[in-house]
Amino acid sequence: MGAIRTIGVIGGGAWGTALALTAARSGSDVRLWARDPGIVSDIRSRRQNSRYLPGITFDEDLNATTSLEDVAGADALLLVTPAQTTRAMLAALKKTGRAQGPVVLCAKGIEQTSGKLLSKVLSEELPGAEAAVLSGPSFADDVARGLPTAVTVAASSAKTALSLCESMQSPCFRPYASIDILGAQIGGALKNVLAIACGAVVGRKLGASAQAALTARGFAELSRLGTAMGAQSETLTGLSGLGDLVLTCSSSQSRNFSFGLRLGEGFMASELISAGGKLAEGAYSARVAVKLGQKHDIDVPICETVARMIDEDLSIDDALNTLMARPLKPESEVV
Ligand SMILES: NC(=O)C1=CN([C@@H]2O[C@H](COP(=O)(O)OP(=O)(O)OC[C@H]3O[C@@H](n4cnc5c(N)ncnc54)[C@H](O)[C@@H]3O)[C@@H](O)[C@H]2O)C=CC1
Ligand SMILES: O=C(CO)COP(=O)(O)O
Repeated sequence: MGAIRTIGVIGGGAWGTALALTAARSGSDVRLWARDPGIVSDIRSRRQNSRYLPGITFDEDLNATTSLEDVAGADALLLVTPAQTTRAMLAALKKTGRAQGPVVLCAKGIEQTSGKLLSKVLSEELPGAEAAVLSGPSFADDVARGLPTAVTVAASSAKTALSLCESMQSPCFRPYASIDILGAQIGGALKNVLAIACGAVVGRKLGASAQAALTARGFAELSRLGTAMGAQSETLTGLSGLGDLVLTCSSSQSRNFSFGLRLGEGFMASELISAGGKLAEGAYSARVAVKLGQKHDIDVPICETVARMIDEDLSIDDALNTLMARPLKPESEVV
């Protein structure tokens, strides 16, 4: 893979727009595809995405379009629509004739219907493309404002990972290269589920000790399942694993944490989901995480509890009792 000069960003939401700004700040030639013509015209005429990044006016000019053909020929593509839309977006991309080149998966989720990681979905839909993943502790709002951020950029080859890092880096955005695309995806998907649990604990006012305990035991789940699925331990303790878990388990800026906060305040998941509202990817990944745990014979009690809160409207108090009443066990395998 040579130098990456042109970048196509697919997805005009908060994260797609923030990543397009990031690539533009790095000096790359960027085109942003959004489904909604209103977003495209907002970006073009007012240098804003007022729906998804309210209150932010960009310094950079962004080239936005509603035509997928306009972005499909770029050296690298960043796919930044919600995880459950990945397969359909890749199928649409295939129709443009795009068959090769790196596709950077930026959504943090697992395909609900199949339990497949997004890199697997990519290999099925665009077998000639090289899979890459961008993940780590990074709120779109912070990144769009140019606040300092560091992420993991993983690709199947180190050369591609490094080229992608170069095409995205700037004084406020520091990507670290990796070749562990599996680990980078697992951390990003599971931390969203665990952030819902932490938000619920805070919403129910159970205290900072409980929040810290849940974050640490959540990390134990993420590590166990990630390792069983083939992730490298350095990735799980790095930016895309522990780094992102700490961020989203502690901040109401996170939509997953905020979703959990409402559960903790007594709202039922079914009410929150039917009301629409902001994207909480963990609500779609919780049950899949449990199934992956079963498949790999790994205990994931926090993910299981979150899945029951979502699928069965289990209340926060019943959820807490379920977790606290589990039989005592060693903290790690070593005891
Ligand atoms: N917002 C953030 O801070 C970060 C988000 N992410 C991940 O990025 C992914 C996207 O998140 P956001 O941009 O924040 O979400 P968002 O809700 O701000 O935007 C989603 C975008 O996808 C579009 N979209 C929805 N369904 C679509 C479909 N079927 N076809 C085409 N476009 C469709 C929407 O129109 C919107 O432009 C998620 O997986 C999220 O976990 C990752 C890191 C940071
Ligand atoms: O992934 C994120 C930050 O790294 C964004 O988290 P939320 O989707 O919970 O807002």
